[in-house]
Amino acid sequence: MRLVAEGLSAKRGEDLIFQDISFEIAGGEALVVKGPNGSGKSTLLRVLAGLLPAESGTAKLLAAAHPVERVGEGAHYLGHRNAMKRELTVEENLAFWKAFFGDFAGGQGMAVDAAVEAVGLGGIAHLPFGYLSAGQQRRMAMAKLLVAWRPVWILDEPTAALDIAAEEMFSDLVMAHLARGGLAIAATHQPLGLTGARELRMAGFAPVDAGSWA
Ligand SMILES: Nc1ncnc2c1ncn2[C@@H]1O[C@H](COP(=O)(O)OP(=O)(O)OP(=O)(O)O)[C@@H](O)[C@H]1O
Repeated sequence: MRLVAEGLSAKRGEDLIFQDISFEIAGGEALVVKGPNGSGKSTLLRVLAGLLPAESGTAKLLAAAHPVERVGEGAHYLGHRNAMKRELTVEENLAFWKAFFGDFAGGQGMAVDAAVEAVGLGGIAHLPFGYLSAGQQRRMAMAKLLVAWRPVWILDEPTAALDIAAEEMFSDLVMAHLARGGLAIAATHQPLGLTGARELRMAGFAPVDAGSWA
């Protein structure tokens, strides 16, 4: 499986935020998107996830087993917000997402209780999501990635509000995802501990070509 982005440009409002971004990553690989505040990292991730239209260019998911897909079809997007209902329990939230997403071809999501254990929060899944601390809420949002299989994980500042143990836990989860043949694209200011990850450096309004990512 490969994710191929070619000549991506995007606007916010009337402003062109970036142009000519091209990259390619394969199953088992991670791409870390770096750059100063406002350089367009979140915008790029939202374009890849299909949440914002690209001004030009394409991003495709190519797999031998099935036809070309829009990246968003095969992706989980973890944004700045956790996308959980505060009044529902953790279990109810995760069960909703599991049923809503279903599994993408080629994999199977974890059971809700296994996902809760995997993020180290067994024992509090009966609580309303709104009762959890900020870091616990973020961990639960990560469990959302586990309950339904998506080959691509698109992660925007995934470790904000996490303690060091949770950062390590998350890096292990991403590495396990890559080991299953998944792909990950993460925008972050913090080191994520993703051994061997490639880097895309956003410079604000400037073309980014193959020479700028490694
Ligand atoms: N809805 C919008 N309308 C107009 N401009 C916007 C909108 N949303 C974001 N922008 C602008 O787009 C630019 C890129 O924002 P973006 O959130 O992608 O940056 P970022 O690199 O993720 O920043 P940070 O590191 O602070 O999270 C910024 O200059 C921002 O002000």
